[in-house]
Amino acid sequence: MSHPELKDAGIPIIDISNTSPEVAQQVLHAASTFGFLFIKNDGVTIPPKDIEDMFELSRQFFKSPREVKEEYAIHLENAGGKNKGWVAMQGESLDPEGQKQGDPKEAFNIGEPQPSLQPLPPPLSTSSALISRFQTSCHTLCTNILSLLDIALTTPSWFSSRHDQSLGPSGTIFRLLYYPSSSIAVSPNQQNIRAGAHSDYGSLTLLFRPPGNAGLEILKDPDTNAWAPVPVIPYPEELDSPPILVNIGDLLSFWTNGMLKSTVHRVAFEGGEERYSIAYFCHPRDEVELEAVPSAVIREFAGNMEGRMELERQRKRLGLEGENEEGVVLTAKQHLDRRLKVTYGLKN
Ligand SMILES: O=C(O)CCC(=O)C(=O)O
Ligand SMILES: [Fe+2]
Repeated sequence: MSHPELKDAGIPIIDISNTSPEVAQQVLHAASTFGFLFIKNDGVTIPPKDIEDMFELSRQFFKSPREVKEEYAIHLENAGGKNKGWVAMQGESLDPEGQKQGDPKEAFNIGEPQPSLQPLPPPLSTSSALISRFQTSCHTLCTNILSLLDIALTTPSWFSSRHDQSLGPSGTIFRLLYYPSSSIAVSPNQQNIRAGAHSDYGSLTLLFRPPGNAGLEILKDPDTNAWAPVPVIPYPEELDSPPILVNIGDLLSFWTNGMLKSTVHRVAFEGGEERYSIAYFCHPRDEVELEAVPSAVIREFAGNMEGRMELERQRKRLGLEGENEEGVVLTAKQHLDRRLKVTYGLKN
């Protein structure tokens, strides 16, 4: 089978500073065509200086001694409990069926800052103000995007209210990622992959990568296995600062009967230098039910063949393909727990 490499994923940059119906349609179009979109950084919602400072903090943290990181290992009570804390090299598999070993990367997961930020190791602990400010900024941007989707899908406040963190806890995770240089990470039986092929579990993901930091690829065509790179700065001459990459996750795809695409992506080696990225995985509140969305736009889409096939794929990803699961409505928390079990090989 051939594995064509496309030059560029062709993901559009959208300026959402004006929340008109036209802009909402642009967001819906990109989300349902690519499953990814770039948002022009307005310089205010997520200040570029905070992005730079977060990367500097992340570099310092991952350089700290292993013993310091181990005390805050993922899922430990000391690190804030399930899905919070430090993930060691090869500590998780994003593509458990396609990979023999875990991903050659480290990560640190931070839950939402309310009612209070989880316990953090140094140097993260001395920058808690920057971290919580960054989380809040990311959440504001996610809410703005969800509100635009509400406009385009004629579902006033439906998506945005389900992500209102003032109403209860959610599985939202702010994650620092570090991929060591490939001379350390590559082993002979490992494919040149830094993060295995996967789709994101939540509603929306915001992705930050420093300029020049290549490696992210999206699956353009599952039939031919064609991957396309996602540039960090698509049209450099037109922008003051890199745009923010947004990835539609499995829940938005499920909720919209597959109209919004939760596109499979991976991180490939690309030169092999060390690599840092930061992700904000936005999830709905824990008790939100994954039920049908009252939208005529979605109902119309669900009737066509493409919609039915996409929904089938989504049910499979959510582990709902079994006969006993027909008609079962999961809560966001139940769904996330199922996905984490597979990623980390947890027993319960
Ligand atoms: O590091 C990246 O650029 C992407 C990572 C990713 O897709 C993820 O952690 O879900
Ligand atoms: Fe991802």
